[in-house]
Amino acid sequence: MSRELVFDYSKTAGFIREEEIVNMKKAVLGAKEVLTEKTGAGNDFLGWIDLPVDYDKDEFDRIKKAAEKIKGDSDVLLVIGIGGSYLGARAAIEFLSHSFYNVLPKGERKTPEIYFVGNSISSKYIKDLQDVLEGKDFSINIISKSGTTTEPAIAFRVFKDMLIKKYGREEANKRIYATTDKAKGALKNLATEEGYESFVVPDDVGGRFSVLTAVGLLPIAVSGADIDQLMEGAAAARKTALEAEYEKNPALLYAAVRNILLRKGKQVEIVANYEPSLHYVSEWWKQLYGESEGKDQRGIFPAAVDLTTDLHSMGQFIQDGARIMFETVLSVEESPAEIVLQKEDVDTDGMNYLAGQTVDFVNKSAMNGTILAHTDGNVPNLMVKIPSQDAYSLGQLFYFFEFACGVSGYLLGVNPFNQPGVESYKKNMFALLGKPGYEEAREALLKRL
Ligand SMILES: O=P(O)(O)OC[C@H]1O[C@](O)(CO)[C@@H](O)[C@@H]1O
Repeated sequence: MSRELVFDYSKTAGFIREEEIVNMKKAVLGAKEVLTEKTGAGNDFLGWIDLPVDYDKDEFDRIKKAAEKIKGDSDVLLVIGIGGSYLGARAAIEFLSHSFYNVLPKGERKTPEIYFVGNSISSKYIKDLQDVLEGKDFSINIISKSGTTTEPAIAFRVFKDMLIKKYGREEANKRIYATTDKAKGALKNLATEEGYESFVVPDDVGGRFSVLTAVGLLPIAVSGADIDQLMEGAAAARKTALEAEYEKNPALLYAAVRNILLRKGKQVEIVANYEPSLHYVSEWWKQLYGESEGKDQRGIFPAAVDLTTDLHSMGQFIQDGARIMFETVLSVEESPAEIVLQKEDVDTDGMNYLAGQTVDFVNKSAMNGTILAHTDGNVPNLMVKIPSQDAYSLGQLFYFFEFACGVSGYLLGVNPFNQPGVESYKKNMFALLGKPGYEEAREALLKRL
């Protein structure tokens, strides 16, 4: 079986004519050139393009060593970050690891449980996590490119305090790993003062494009996943994205098709997975496309569903509601597990007709049936075929989506690499929290509340 990721848009027939794909070629190749020649808006944030082949090998080795230390001295790793500072790692870990922490698959070495915090400001969540840590050895990976984001900073205060109380300052500092800017910012300063082991978020890589830097790689390595394979998969996808001709280039075709559909009024893209372990891949994708394209009153709204679960909740809308969406299915071609259904003596539930079939056969039949139902319901369907649930395939998937996102953003006419809209809520929050310098804004806001 081929190890290459496949993009299949054959189920858009009836919505898009092949001629329209051909007509987009010039614009797509133009957008690709703007991206790769670094001549467009946001061109100081394109370090991710060459990351899979041009990364800091010394730091890569340090990441592996730090991961081994954490595996050796910690039952739990807390990963503190928000947005691009946690979604990639969480997507990878859920995609690649066992679904549950309380079992150890045969022959596998126990790796630390990994919990994400700092991605909300929930007292209950923090308290519950403190309960989980009771009596356990733990380490912290605090990840913030800016070093000033409120949510992770709050969580870091709480859990750093817990770490210091448990181990004393000196040992606690050896259990804190800071992933941040190489030279500036509050977190970098603290790391230098306290002597935390530090890893770098490169200046030219924005948060949502940072999964293949230390941001993603350290937690992923701690989970036991193979980060060499991840990088190799990404390097393969990079080669295809840069070198394959338009007609055979998954990233370019995906960028073309979604922009054609947008111009036909399809303003929502729903990414659909059929594996619970892909839930956070969809979340990562949502940030990538939402922050990159949703600006200047433009963009495709990125949504996601977990199927078949959500067919029993959102299925009605997708099939029959306002015709504003297209669907992009993430399909894992080869399931890593095989469960065969058994025949029962008394066929009370009427399921004996499936005896001898695998659960994956049922899943794939549901997927194929749903795709046809949705296309019958005027929802164009795109498919990203992921060869298998391993690090190599995931590396390809990450890079494919990142490259397509850059091209798609330029096709749309926006700067795909900034996120000015995110600042608005921060300003209001700072004002309401009473942060110095925000007094005037605070007065104005209080009147409106
Ligand atoms: O790594 P940082 O600087 O804490 O930022 C985290 C996230 O917050 C954002 O800047 C939005 O506020 C995202 O773009 C980013 O991924």
